[in-house]
Amino acid sequence: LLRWNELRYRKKGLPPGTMGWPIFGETTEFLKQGPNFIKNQRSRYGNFFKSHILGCPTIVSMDAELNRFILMNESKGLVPGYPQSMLDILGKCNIAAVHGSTHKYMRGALLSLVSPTMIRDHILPKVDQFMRSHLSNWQNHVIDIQQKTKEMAFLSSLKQIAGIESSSTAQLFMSEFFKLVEGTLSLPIDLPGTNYRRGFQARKVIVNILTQLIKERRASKTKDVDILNCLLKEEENKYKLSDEEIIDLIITLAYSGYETVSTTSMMAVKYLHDHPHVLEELRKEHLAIRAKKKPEDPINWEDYKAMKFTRAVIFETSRLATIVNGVLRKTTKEMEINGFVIPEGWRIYVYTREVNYDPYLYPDPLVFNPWRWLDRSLESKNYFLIFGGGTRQCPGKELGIAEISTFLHYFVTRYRWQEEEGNKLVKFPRVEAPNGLRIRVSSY
Ligand code: HEM
Repeated sequence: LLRWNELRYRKKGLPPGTMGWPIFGETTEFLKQGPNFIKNQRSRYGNFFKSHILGCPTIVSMDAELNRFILMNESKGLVPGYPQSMLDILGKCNIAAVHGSTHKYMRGALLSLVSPTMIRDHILPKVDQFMRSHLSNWQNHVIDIQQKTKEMAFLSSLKQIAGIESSSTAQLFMSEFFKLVEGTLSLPIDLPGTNYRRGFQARKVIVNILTQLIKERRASKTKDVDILNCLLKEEENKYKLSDEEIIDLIITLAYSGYETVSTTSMMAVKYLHDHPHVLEELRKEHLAIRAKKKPEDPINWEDYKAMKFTRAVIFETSRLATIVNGVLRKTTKEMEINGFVIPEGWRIYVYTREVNYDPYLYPDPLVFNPWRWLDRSLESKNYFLIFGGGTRQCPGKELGIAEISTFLHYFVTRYRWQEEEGNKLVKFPRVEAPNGLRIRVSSY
C-alpha cells in the first residue's frame, strides 16, 4: 500500500518527500512525533517537501524566502487553507473564508476597529477595567491559570465588543464559545455527540445572541463606543457590513484573539515563575508605572508604550513556547513554486516553528532571555513570523500585546505565586496544560 501510494503521487515536478498510507497519509507520525517528524523529513528532503497530513496532500515549507513569497502572493492563488470544520463553524463571511476584494474589505473594517487610536481611546480603558476586576481576590487560593487566562481572553474581548462582562448572557456566550472553539479543531463529522456537531450548534446559539444584541442596540441608540456600536453606526462608517457579516466579524475577532492571547499569558506566567531574575526586572517596570499613579488610576496608552521589557517578555514567550507553529495556505490552481509543480487544492504548511530556534538568529535559542528583544529591530526582521506575514499579517497584534501587558501589570503588582506539583505541559500540536496549570497565589 505504501509503495502504491508513493507511485500514485510520483507525478513529475512535485517536491521530494513521502506520502505515507492511503487516506491517513503521515498524520499519525506527524501528531505523535510532532516537530521531530518535520525535522527528520527536512534532513532527508530539504526545506520544501511533500507529505500527506490531516487529510490533505501537503507541502511543508521551511524556506524563509519561499515562505515570504507564499504569504505575499494570495492574489496568485495561495489562499488560506484552514480545515473545513473551522470554516463551517466560523461562518462563510469569516476572514479566513474570504479572498480578494471581499477579504480587503472585511480586513479594512476589522483594522478600523482595532487601530492604535481605537485602542488608546476606547479599548485600553475597557481592558484595564476588566483586568482589575478579573484579577481580584486571587490571593490565598490555588487557581488554574490556564482556565483563568482562557476566561480572561474571551471575557475581555466580549467587553470590548459589546460592553458585556459578568451577566448571564456573558456566561452563556462563554460556554457556547468554548464549544465552538473545540468544534473548529475537530474532524468534520456531523454525528450526534461529536465535537463538530456541538460546535455547529454552539454557533447557532451565538448567532442568536448576537442577532438579539444587534436588535437591542438598534432600538436603544446608546452612544457607548464599543466594537458593536462602531459596526452599526452606518452614517460614520466607511465600511458598511450586512448583519451576517457583522456577526461573522465579531466571531472572527473573539476567535482569533482567544487561544493566542490566553496561551501566551499562561506561558508568560510559567516562564516568569521559572526565571525569578526576569520576574524581578518585569516587576520593577510595573512598580515604576504604579508609583506614579493613584491606586484607582488606569493603565493608559503612555504607560503601555513605556512597557518595553514587558513587550520583550511577551515576544520571548511567543518565541520559546511557539504558540503558533505556522500558517496554512492552499492552491486554487496548479502553480509553479521554486521550480516544482504544486497541484490545485494542495495545502501548503508555512511552518515557522524552527525559525524560532535557529541559533544564528537567536543565540542560545533554548534560553528564556527577553533582553534579546530590547533591540526593537528584531521585530521588523523578515524571519519574524510570530504574527504571520504578508497580506494576512495579524491585525490584532497591538491589541493582543496590550491585553497581555495589562494582565501582567495587575498580576505581578498584586501577587506572588508558586507552581503546584504535578502540572504537565504539552507543546504540540497546541501548547496546553491537559490537566490545568495550578498555582498557589499570595498577595505581593
Ligand atoms: C499574542 C497574540 C496573537 C498572536 C500570536 C496572533 C497570531 C496571528 C497569526 C500568526 C496570524 C496569521 C494567520 C494566517 O496568516 O493565516 C494572525 C491573523 C489574524 N489575527 Fe492574530 N494573533 C494574536 C492576537 C490577535 C488578536 C487579539 C486579534 C483580534 C483582533 C487577532 C486577530 C487576527 C485576525 C482577524 C487574523 C486574520 C487576518 C487576515 O486573514 O487578514 N489576533 N494572527
